[in-house]
Amino acid sequence: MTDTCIGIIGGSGLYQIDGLEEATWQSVDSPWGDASDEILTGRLDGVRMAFLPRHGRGHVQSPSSINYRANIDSMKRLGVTDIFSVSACGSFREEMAPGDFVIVDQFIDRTFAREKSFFGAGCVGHVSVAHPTCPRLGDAAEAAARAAGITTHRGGTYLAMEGPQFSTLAESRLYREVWGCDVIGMTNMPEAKLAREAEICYASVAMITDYDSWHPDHGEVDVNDIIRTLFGNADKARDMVARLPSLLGATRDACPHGCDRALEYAILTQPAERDPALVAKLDAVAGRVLAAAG
Ligand SMILES: CSC[C@H]1O[C@H](OP(=O)(O)O)[C@H](O)[C@@H]1O
Ligand SMILES: Nc1ncnc2[nH]cnc12
Repeated sequence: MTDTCIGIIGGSGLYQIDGLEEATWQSVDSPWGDASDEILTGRLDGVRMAFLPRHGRGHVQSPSSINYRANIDSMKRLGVTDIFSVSACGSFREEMAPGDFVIVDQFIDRTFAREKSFFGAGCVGHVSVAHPTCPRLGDAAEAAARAAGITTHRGGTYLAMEGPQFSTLAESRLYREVWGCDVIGMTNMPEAKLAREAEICYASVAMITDYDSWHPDHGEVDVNDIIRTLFGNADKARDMVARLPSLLGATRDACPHGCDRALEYAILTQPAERDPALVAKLDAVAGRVLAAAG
């Protein structure tokens, strides 16, 4: 048994959460650079919580300028065991309507201008992301969202695009009709991959704000419409988040899906050949396995 620490990464429209006891904005020193903002830590129903606004307070980071490695590393340094990512998304499905939440379970990663791994030359590591989200956290997110009265869809494929421009009509149709994607956003990759490398369970909750540009009755996606939907969504998201601690509890067993042991056989570089500088930067993310190797 270890202590649970729930990390919330808040996307567009979700820049703070309410009701934390002992709430403090903490700055975390990370060897991977600056996180998007300080992290709000505290307790909710006796469970440790850590909230990070993905774009920073005041929405200063774009999807491509976010330092995803620093964000995940900082959460790991604070002891976060379970991350719920909450994101504004476009929908490719009529029935996944603006205002609904989708518990995402798969991704197609079309991003290309981001650092995507903690590993590299001098310490090569390969983790599986065949199942990039944790079903245990998916269960909690679904239960919390339904209890908050939110129309919730379980399961969906998230197309991660680079942005910042929205998709062309041809891209929107390709993702929907040919690739079978359900929602689209700009931030959950490489976030989900990095959480797996850091052995943190990860769930993604898509708050639907629009129908992207494919829907014949809705015209093209527009930030004004998105913002309007976002305000309602953010209140729902805060209600959902408030219900998570009592569902997960203050202590946890090992993840039944193995998310917290993802690095067990991942690192290929022989101990004698490892770059000491990179190994030092990996102290939080991979310290569990690197320290054991000596
Ligand atoms: C506000 S429209 C586009 C913007 O919203 C999403 O952000 P997040 O995933 O952090 O909620 C999308 O990915 C874009 O960054
Ligand atoms: N249609 C869309 N495409 C990409 N990111 C989004 N975030 C919210 N709506 C989006």
